[in-house]
Amino acid sequence: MENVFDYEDIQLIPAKCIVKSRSECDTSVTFGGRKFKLPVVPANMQTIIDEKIALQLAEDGYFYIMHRFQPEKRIDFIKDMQERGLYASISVGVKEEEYRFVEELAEENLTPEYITIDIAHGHSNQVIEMIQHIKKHLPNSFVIAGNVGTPEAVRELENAGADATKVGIGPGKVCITKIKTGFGTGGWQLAALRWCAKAASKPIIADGGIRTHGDIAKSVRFGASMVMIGSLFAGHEESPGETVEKDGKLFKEYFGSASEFQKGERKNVEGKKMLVEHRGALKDTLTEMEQDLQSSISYAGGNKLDAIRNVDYVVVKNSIFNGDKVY
Ligand SMILES: NC(=O)C1=CN([C@@H]2O[C@H](COP(=O)(O)OP(=O)(O)OC[C@H]3O[C@@H](n4cnc5c(N)ncnc54)[C@H](OP(=O)(O)O)[C@@H]3O)[C@@H](O)[C@H]2O)C=CC1
Ligand SMILES: Nc1nc2c(ncn2[C@@H]2O[C@H](COP(=O)(O)O)[C@@H](O)[C@H]2O)c(=O)[nH]1
Repeated sequence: MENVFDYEDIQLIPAKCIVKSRSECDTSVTFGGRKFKLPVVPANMQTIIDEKIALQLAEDGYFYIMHRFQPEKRIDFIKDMQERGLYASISVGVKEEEYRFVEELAEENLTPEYITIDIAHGHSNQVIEMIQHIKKHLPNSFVIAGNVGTPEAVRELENAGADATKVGIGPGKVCITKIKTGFGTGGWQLAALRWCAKAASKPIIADGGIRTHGDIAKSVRFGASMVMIGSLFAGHEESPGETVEKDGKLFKEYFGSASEFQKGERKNVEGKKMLVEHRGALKDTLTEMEQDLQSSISYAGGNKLDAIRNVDYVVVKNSIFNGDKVY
């Protein structure tokens, strides 16, 4: 690896503006054959998304990925979304029962439009076998596989049949993988994204470490087709996390999918719980993200998202923790 940097170390360099108003800039992206308003997807975590938010996002033209932590609800969820004429986008793991679940979907003639294999260490035979199993039984589902942090992993999962890969091991706000194991892309997620994107022949989702709306544009610049975000989506009225009042201020709970709170036991814990400030309605954040990204596109000197992919940049400094604390 030559240059190592993270989001906070990069500034994109403006190019001559070609629009009269930022409202002329189009932030939409095509992913898995569908067009979405933003290259952004809320993280498939239990304190970030539930059935109600998934429905709202799909109806309003955004991409979503439902989490996999209430497995018994998935079949009804797929049916409900598809009966409403919407796409179904679910997550699976790699344990034995998940193989049976995929077969059950095929037997019931239920094809989710998107299936995400959601595993901490996605560069593994377990994930490769699950990709192949899904492709065998549900060949028309768009398969997103992850998470990974190297070009070798991206190529191997693509060769196994993945339609997109998800990049990010340990950069998340509630992640402690980088500290507990010493491994991951924490502190250099943006450089890892660039490294992986150069090897990829299919779309990449940048996952974790987004702290500001400008980080979305930086992810697109360094090769992401989609950007998965947890913490920035955790504090909304609709967010499934518990609302907590402290010193007269409202907060929302946000916990890691590998935290003790999610797992119900203290075993292989690689996530923590935190409180994030309450920040109003989800639709307002999505609107602000869209406006900020429209502005990014105008600074890139274009009127479409692709304009950002070619801009110049400078590295301004380096910091391994990306503003995070352990507890
Ligand atoms: N993006 C990230 O940086 C990270 C994300 N997470 C999130 O936490 C959730 C739980 O993830 P995960 O523990 O993978 O899911 P599971 O608990 O479903 O584990 C999946 C399987 O992979 C095995 N496994 C897990 N980690 C490793 C590893 N490092 N090496 C070898 N085998 C492993 C597990 O066995 P066993 O448990 O017995 O080892 C199990 O058989 C997911 O939602 C994931 O996205 C977790 C950590 C990092
Ligand atoms: N290492 C861990 N990573 C986790 C855990 N739960 C979720 N995640 C990852 O974080 C991102 C969200 O990151 P954010 O910076 O936007 O908040 C999420 O999509 C997962 O990939 C966990 O317990 N441990």
